[in-house]
Amino acid sequence: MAPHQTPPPLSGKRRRIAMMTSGGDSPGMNGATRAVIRTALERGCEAYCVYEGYEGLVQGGNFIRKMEWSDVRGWLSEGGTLIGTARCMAFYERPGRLKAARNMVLNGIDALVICGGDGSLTGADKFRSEWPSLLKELVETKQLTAEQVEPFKHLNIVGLVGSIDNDMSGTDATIGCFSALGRICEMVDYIEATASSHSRAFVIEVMGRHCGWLALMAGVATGADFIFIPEKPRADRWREEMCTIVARHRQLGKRKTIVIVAEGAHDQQGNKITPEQIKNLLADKQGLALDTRITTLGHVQRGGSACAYDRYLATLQGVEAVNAVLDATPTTPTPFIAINENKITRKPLVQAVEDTKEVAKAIEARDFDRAMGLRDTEFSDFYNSYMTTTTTDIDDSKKVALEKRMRIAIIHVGAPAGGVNAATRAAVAYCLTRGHTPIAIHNGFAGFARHHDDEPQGSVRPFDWLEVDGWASKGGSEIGMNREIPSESGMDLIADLFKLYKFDGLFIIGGFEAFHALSQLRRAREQYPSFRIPMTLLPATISNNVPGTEYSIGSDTCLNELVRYCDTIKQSASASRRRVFVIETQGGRSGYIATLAGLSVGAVAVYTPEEGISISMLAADIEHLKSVFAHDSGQSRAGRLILINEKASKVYNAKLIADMIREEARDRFESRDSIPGHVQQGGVPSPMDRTRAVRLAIKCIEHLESLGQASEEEISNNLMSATVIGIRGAKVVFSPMKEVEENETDWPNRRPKNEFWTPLKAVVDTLSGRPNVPRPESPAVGLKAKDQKRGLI
Ligand SMILES: Nc1ncnc2c1ncn2[C@@H]1O[C@H](COP(=O)(O)OP(=O)(O)OP(=O)(O)O)[C@@H](O)[C@H]1O
Ligand SMILES: O=P(O)(O)OC[C@H]1O[C@](O)(CO)[C@@H](O)[C@@H]1O
Ligand SMILES: [Mg+2]
Repeated sequence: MAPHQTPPPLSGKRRRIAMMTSGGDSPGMNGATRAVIRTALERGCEAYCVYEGYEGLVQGGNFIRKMEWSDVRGWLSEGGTLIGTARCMAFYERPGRLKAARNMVLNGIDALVICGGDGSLTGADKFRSEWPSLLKELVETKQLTAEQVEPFKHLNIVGLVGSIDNDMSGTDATIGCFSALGRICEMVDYIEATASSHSRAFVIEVMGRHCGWLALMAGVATGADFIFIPEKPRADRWREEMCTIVARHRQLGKRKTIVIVAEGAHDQQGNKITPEQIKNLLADKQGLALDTRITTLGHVQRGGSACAYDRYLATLQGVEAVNAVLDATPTTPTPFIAINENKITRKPLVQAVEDTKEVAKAIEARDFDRAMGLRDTEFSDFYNSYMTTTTTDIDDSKKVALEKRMRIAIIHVGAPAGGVNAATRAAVAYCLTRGHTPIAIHNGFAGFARHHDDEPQGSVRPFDWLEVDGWASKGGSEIGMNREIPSESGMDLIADLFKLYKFDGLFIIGGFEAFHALSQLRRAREQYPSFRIPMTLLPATISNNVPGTEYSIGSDTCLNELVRYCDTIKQSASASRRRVFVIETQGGRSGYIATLAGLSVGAVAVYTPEEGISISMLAADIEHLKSVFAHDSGQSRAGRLILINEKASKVYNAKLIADMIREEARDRFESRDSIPGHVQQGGVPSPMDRTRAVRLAIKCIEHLESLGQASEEEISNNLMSATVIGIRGAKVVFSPMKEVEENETDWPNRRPKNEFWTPLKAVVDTLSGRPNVPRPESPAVGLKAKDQKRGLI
């Protein structure tokens, strides 16, 4: 008999929420489980886990277990799913679902959060639609009584999309897909080195069943020569098409050829395209005659611990799933939790399941345009971005008329951030495809002002595509960047140089200084006609503090570096058992990376410049740590981390706080400080930064192009002629600099006035069990000298 055979009456009883993972495991599922369990407990519910997916639900008994707060400690950094998963044949059939329904009632589970892929959520939807009839049958067949089922009349299910495939309609990302993409890109980056050395071709097969997201995004992120995805099978002439593109790339001087093929790839007739076929074609002695190898990545793609994004996505969606359970009324449609761009939303599960099925049907019916259309807008955007960057210089029909061709200057301003080179590569590719001339300004405004006419090589020169083509995965800034802004270089000189080099458009990539630079150029238009050209900024900084966007490229790479660093430190803290680490993060006067890293590693507290630090806050946190260690006699392996942003306080820094903790701990536990420093700028950029860089950069150049024919006067009068591109909520938007500068910028603190992530701080606190500590009365404003010098305050 199962341990919880008597169903508790609902009235006056605590809600019982159960969490389950199903289908292929995916990195981040443990983060979702941790968030669901802890949020449920925090909201006064009882928390359960169903082990081994639907199999556990069908079998019941010990597969359904009560969970406590400490049961999920340390789970954020674990790969796979610790509560097990399965592909369950029984659940496909009604008798299996009948058993599952009986077990739910017998265990008193009144809400179920299911984390799985399209299959699992299709199963969940079926279960939901059958629920009344399942209960009826259980009563009719006397497996349960009418009284027993009465409190469970409304099945409360919430879906969380967890799968590496990213195969569910209605959400941009599934929990796990970016971790798997990270693994793929890492492997492709490795393969590229050996491919280049031997001048070989590699055909790399990636997972993704019926969905080409992984293959497409890997193509975008690595700059692969050719990809095959199920949603957009190549034309019948795919053999010729591939050979033309590969041959062209080889002619340009490329020493490596990378072809990425999704496991579900097929041609337009539905015939499977295999890695062997592709290899044979590339190796054909009568054709390209390339020395070719096949690499099938396999399950390495699903393994390992989750990337930062999957951890905080899983966490925030887990919290939202419990909120959705508790908000549900008998008439609420069964939801699943989605993310669109940067916004977490509840959406009807039925619709998403329908749309997902439609994609499969469209592919089967060979209606590929429809299949592409049914995937999210991001998907086709990425497909177009990919095509733009791989067919550069091949298709003359995409070029604009001669008189519309522009000289577009590209400059990097600020500190290095992951994705800056990928953005530049994409912008250059787009320019070349359209017949424009992309011009690099090396070493920012400093290089421009002082070295433009150096001999033998000045700082202003057209890009060389062969060189740029290799930048997709490169960290740092290949054209060089620094923090100098035009006023520091000399506005007259910069204006003269704009005229001298006849720029028709300016694309700036960088962080807050880049934002400041663009603001200065825009305001100087009145005085200098050469600035009356379209200009746009792609925010790129690890600090994610650029107004006009919720996401700057580079911030994801930084978070991944921080998460890796914290995991390593946490391991040390766990091994020594009773130790707290205080880790100082970068981020300028924005607590974004500290907070998001805190969310991703389960920090016990995060100190930010926005909130500041006070003595009473520290005292309360130290008291809390004392009580945690008093109740934990070494059996828990999880180390404790506190994250502090470098500018959270002028007085309390990581070392001082660690010393204070050590002093107060009176040898009952220890503490250390640790500063990752510039490691946070990242080595190899993350796939999210690389792919978003590509997509956003292309949009930026399209935007400049759309204003290419405008007169000086029109430019001066058009607010959209100086813009910042950004992700805001569920949308990618260009915002007029004038408005962002004037209304949305906290200039003295070099960050947006309203930071979208502010509420997430409370989630870090809740999930780590931090008590309600006293908050500082007003945050410190920080060092002002530099801003005063720059005339900001
Ligand atoms: N149409 C369905 N009806 C009932 N149950 C289903 C259905 N589809 C899937 N399931 C259940 O969900 C389980 C997982 O489904 P599936 O193997 O398709 O993986 P998934 O959830 O799509 O995850 P992934 O694709 O990431 O591996 C199945 O083994 C089955 O128990
Ligand atoms: O792990 P299994 O059961 O072999 O399944 C492999 C499949 O699972 C996934 O990893 C996730 O659905 C697919 O990409 C792949 O086709
Ligand atoms: Mg699936």
